[in-house]
Amino acid sequence: SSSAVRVTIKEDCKPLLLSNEQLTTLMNDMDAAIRNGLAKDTNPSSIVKCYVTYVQDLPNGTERGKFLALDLGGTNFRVLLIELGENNYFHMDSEIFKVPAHIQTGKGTELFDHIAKCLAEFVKKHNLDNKKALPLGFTFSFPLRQVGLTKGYLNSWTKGFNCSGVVDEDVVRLLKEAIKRRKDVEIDVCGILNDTTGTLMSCAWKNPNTKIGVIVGTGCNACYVEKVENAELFDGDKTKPYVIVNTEWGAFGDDGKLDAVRTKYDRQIDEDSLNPGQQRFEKMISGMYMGEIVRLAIVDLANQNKLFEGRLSEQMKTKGAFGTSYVSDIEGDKANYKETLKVLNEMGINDPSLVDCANVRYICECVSRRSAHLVSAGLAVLLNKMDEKSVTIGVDGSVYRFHPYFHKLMVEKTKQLTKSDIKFDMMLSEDGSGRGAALVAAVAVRDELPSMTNGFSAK
Ligand SMILES: Nc1ncnc2c1ncn2[C@@H]1O[C@H](COP(=O)(O)OP(=O)(O)O)[C@@H](O)[C@H]1O
Repeated sequence: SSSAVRVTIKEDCKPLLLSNEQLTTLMNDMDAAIRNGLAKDTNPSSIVKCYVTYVQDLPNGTERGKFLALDLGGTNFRVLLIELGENNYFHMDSEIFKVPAHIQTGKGTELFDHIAKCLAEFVKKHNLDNKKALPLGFTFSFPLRQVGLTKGYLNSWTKGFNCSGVVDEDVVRLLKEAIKRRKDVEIDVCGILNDTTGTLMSCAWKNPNTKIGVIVGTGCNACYVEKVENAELFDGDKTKPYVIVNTEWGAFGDDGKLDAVRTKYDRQIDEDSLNPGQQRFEKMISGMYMGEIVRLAIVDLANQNKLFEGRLSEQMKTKGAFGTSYVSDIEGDKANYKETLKVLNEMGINDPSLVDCANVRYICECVSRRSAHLVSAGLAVLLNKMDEKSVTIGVDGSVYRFHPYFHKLMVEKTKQLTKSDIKFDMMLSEDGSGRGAALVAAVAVRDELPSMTNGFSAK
């Protein structure tokens, strides 16, 4: 029980606890940053970019047919075939392809040739009738400046990718050209989107009330349904009332707005990262960093003789060695610290005391609770700004999915921070990046060709 946690550890962890007052201050700043991102004059200097997606129509359940999807920018590169039918019928075949390291950091044309090759292999293997062009949705989870549903310029590479000749280029054009070079498949690229939009779309297909999509996985980001009149940079169909805005809120705080709540561990994480000074909100939240924050706290406290009688292992001193899944394991312990002992043993800490276990668990709780509360603050900003009386929030990502209390923590805190007349619920969006891409393609086909809503058929 938490009574076993040493008083001094509680004292040391205090900077990790955020009061509602602190969260409210943060919300005001986030709200201002989002408004800056939306407005034409302030967008260029805004930290939160609020990219307009050009996705204006949510699925309405009448989408039918088979659609291809590409998913690049998560943990894996995947090609998918998705079939939508009557009564929420959904079927998906997918294949994971490797993107070798030399391609991840090589020439852009080689990356897109590789993607087109995987696509062609997949189409052949699945015997798809390719007499008419196959509709495809492309989930491309990197910051993208879109000027249309099928036109978007890469702002910068992230997550280990760095191919030449792609930044500031239209990614859809690069994909189409690579497909053309092969001459063996006919593909109609119907839309490009990121994983948050995919998450929103895939939830909306089941639940039309979905108006926010959020990811807590390797990174953290959110998108929401905004009024067209508020998205000043939107240059599409202004007769339609709404458009999805991809906030890219992970960059919140890069101008110093989070400095009051960042701890010494957060500063160290940032300094030691591949992108110092960037994505500071994300670095306090997502799976790529949460375990490392816990590890830094453990090392710091052990060095002060407050844990393990001051003894540390090489493993525990190794950057990145404490994965975020350990946080879930430790907090999922039912009794007797069985999982905690297992994790600590795997980390090379032998014979920790039960007080050590209680303390390590307490550190994990502080870090994961803070993460959930920061996401909640962001969601409350969006809910209050939209001011819709009832909203479903689609959530994806391994942190939300596997952490034992993340959902509960998020619901609780979001409720406290949201106007009292707004009702919301949160649901897991399974495989938003795959399904969502197909749904964007399906909706585009549905709207453009009302007489031909069937996509294409398999032999
Ligand atoms: N059981 C778990 N509990 C919490 N976080 C996890 C767990 N398993 C994996 N993660 C974290 O989730 C991140 C991967 O997120 P995921 O949603 O699977 O993929 P991506 O965001 O790349 O599409 C990694 O940073 C990993 O540390």
